[in-house]
Amino acid sequence: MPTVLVTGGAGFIGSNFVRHLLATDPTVAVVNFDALTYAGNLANLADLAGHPRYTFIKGDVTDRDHVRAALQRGVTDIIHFAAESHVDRSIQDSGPFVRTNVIGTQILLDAAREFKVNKYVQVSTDEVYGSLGATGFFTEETPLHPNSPYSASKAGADLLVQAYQHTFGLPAVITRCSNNYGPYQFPEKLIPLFVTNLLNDIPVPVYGDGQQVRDWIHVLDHCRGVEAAWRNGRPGEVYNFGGRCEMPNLELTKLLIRLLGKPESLIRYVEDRLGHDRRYAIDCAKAERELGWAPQVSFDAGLAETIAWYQTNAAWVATIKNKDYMSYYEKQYGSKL
Ligand SMILES: Cc1cn([C@H]2C[C@H](O)[C@@H](COP(=O)(O)OP(=O)(O)O[C@H]3O[C@H](C)C(=O)[C@H](O)[C@H]3O)O2)c(=O)[nH]c1=O
Repeated sequence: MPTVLVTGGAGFIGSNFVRHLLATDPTVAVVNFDALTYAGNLANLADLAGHPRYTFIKGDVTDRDHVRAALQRGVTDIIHFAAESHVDRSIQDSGPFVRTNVIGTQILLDAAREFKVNKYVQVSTDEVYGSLGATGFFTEETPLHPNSPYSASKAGADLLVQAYQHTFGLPAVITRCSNNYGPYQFPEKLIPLFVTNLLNDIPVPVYGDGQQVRDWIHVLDHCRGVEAAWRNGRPGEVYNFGGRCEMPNLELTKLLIRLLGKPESLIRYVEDRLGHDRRYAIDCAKAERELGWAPQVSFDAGLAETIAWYQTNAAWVATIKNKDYMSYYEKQYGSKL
């Protein structure tokens, strides 16, 4: 039985991936290795408690001995989601990003070599390519030009993966995806933050002029892409994934306000993010051609379902938007809201 070590499986994308894989493939076992940092949450996988093919280990990818012990459980493959992921936090303090994203990846790569895994998948981001002007798309050939401490740490990790593949023949692939949305996303990211604020008539902070463009993809389309890259991706290759749904932040904000029946007076224009990337847009032709992958969830349907999920799961939100969270939030936005 393939036994996949999924790192970061208690986070947003990781937990959606674990659930997806176990539900769609009865021949696979999952070992979820997650440090349960502020963004990791076992409640995201409460429905898997007692699942016969699922094991959880609380562990940090920067802990070499613990990683090695986890691999000794018959792990055949590694899919590496665990990362510090929030750009604003990386601007406040880049240390955890370098530790987890760069050093954690190096430790995992060493373990992948030692235990001779069949496939290693590095889950990365389109932010490693930097920022686009009004036209053009990132392809897998676009040179890396990370602009934030977060994206620099992810680019560093990607380069290590490529070096291990080239030097040691590690069977590794890299996936790079655009902005995800969907259930279980930590409410510091734009969509869950704005939805959960608006539901409670709390203002929403739009950075700068709000004309920055992001390409939105439903998390399950991303999960299907990572799975396809794991099964059929060629070692040494990079695969881009995106939702073919570019939208300026302000337009998205107004759409959320409309869908929730709230007034636009809840918009607050706040100071721009330092070094804010203007536009991400991603070309996924290679994944479509080589992996037979294509996004399946329309933005309209995905967003409606996502909003409904946050409405239904108010208790999940309330345990996160607690005192600790609010002190981060106030530090971030101060009296601007
Ligand atoms: C939280 C927040 C964000 N924004 C703006 C900043 C961005 O232009 C856009 C989305 O921001 P968010 O922080 O949700 O996501 P990105 O900075 O684009 O990065 C995200 O998508 C990539 C692919 C990853 O790899 C990151 O891990 C992931 O966090 O909305 C605001 O205007 N106000 C806010 O309060």
